[in-house]
Amino acid sequence: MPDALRVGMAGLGTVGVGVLRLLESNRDLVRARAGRGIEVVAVSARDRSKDRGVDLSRVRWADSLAELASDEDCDIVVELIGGAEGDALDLARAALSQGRGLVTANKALIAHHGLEMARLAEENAAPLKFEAAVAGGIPVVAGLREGAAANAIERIYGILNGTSNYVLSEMEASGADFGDVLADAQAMGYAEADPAFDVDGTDAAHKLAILAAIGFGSRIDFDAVSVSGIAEVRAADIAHARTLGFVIRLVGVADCEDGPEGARLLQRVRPCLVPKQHPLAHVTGPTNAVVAEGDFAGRLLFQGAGAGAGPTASAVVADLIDIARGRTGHPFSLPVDSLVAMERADPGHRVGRDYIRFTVADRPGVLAEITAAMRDAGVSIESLIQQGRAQDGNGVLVAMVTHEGEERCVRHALELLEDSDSLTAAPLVLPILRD
Ligand SMILES: NC(=O)C1=CN([C@@H]2O[C@H](COP(=O)(O)OP(=O)(O)OC[C@H]3O[C@@H](n4cnc5c(N)ncnc54)[C@H](OP(=O)(O)O)[C@@H]3O)[C@@H](O)[C@H]2O)C=CC1
Ligand SMILES: N[C@@H](CCO)C(=O)O
Repeated sequence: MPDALRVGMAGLGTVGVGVLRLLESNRDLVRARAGRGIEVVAVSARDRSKDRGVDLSRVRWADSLAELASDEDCDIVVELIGGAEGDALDLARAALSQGRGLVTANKALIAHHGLEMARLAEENAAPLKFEAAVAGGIPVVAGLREGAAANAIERIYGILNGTSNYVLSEMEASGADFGDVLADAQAMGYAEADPAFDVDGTDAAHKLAILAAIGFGSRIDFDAVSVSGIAEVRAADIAHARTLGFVIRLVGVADCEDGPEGARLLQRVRPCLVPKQHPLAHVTGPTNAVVAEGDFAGRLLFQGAGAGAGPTASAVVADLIDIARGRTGHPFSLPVDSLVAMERADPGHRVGRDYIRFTVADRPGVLAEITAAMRDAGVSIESLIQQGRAQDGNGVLVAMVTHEGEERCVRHALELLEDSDSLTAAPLVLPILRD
């Protein structure tokens, strides 16, 4: 049997320890599938004295990340620190430029610097893999890049953040408070070091940008993702959605549209109303699900645990097995110079339905004012709910669902209401996910 693949691992937190546990407990199986052993020979983290609940006695401790990156005993560096900049970025650059392969679970790093990383990997003939960066244990990077390689991908969408999905589905199931549920998600190791990234949609946006680049063979463009998170979603919205036959999920959507000036890409992460019969409506807790629509394969659904030590370790080790086997390939499905820079699509003419929630003053004529703005902007209302007073006593909630129409019309209606003193808070618009 060939020599073992020697790994230097940075980061011994939730995922790092998960990787060590998996390699220990599935040692023989991993060796058989990899065709050789996979040995962690060196590790690094911030605090050497911390008890991590795993045996590190046979592993060398690297005092610095630079030492790990240039360790001649390591074939591959596994980066499980996190963060788009700083130490993780320095480590990734140093490892790849010295010809050492890089496996990372760091979606922020790949979303912001993926093109540079892929170029460095190419220039130095070093493998670069990041299966764990998207949707934890789900093999969606490999699924898109290899399994669906024969298809033109038209649309990719899905639930890409386990923490926010856990929060929304727990609020829905038990009426629990946002803050309490988020604290549970943190305690279970799902959340990012800064959970704001989970809640505000940034983490899902990182993953969406990566999937779009792979699926559409485009240069990764994180700055083009428009993002809104779940913080504005109230228990009342969840209740309204239920009454109307929907659940609320944070969904990332990347759409490729052909136009006279070439293909354009629209990437958005937003809380959406998902029809109860849609597969994504049944995705609860930290589970993730990704749908990719291929021109020949049709709708492909990838679903599984999107966060947590075991599932994420499974994805990291799958990358190591691929590298051990010599299955590397192009990180974004094409050589870097073949990746196209796609123009951003204007969402204004997109046709869809929306849920709109207004918080309004409790006085006669307010509803007429809102519906007049809708009429003047060409927005047709399908259903409307007005229930009780807002919790803070500051107004009444009025929620409506629109008929299909162009997005720019809803935008225009809200502009017409912008200066109205009948609205006591900014309206919330949640799109309805189309099938
Ligand atoms: N948790 C999850 O479910 C998932 C996480 N990921 C990604 O995996 C990566 C790791 O996440 P996770 O394990 O949860 O994070 P943790 O916060 O649990 O662990 C981070 C580890 O990195 C070490 N570390 C942090 N900064 C430095 C530094 N400057 N130098 C050396 N070591 C450092 C920490 O050291 P010390 O312990 O000494 O403080 C710790 O061991 C992130 O990119 C995350 O986005 C991806 C998918 C799922
Ligand atoms: N914080 C991330 C971890 C997995 O990427 C999530 O909740 O989905």
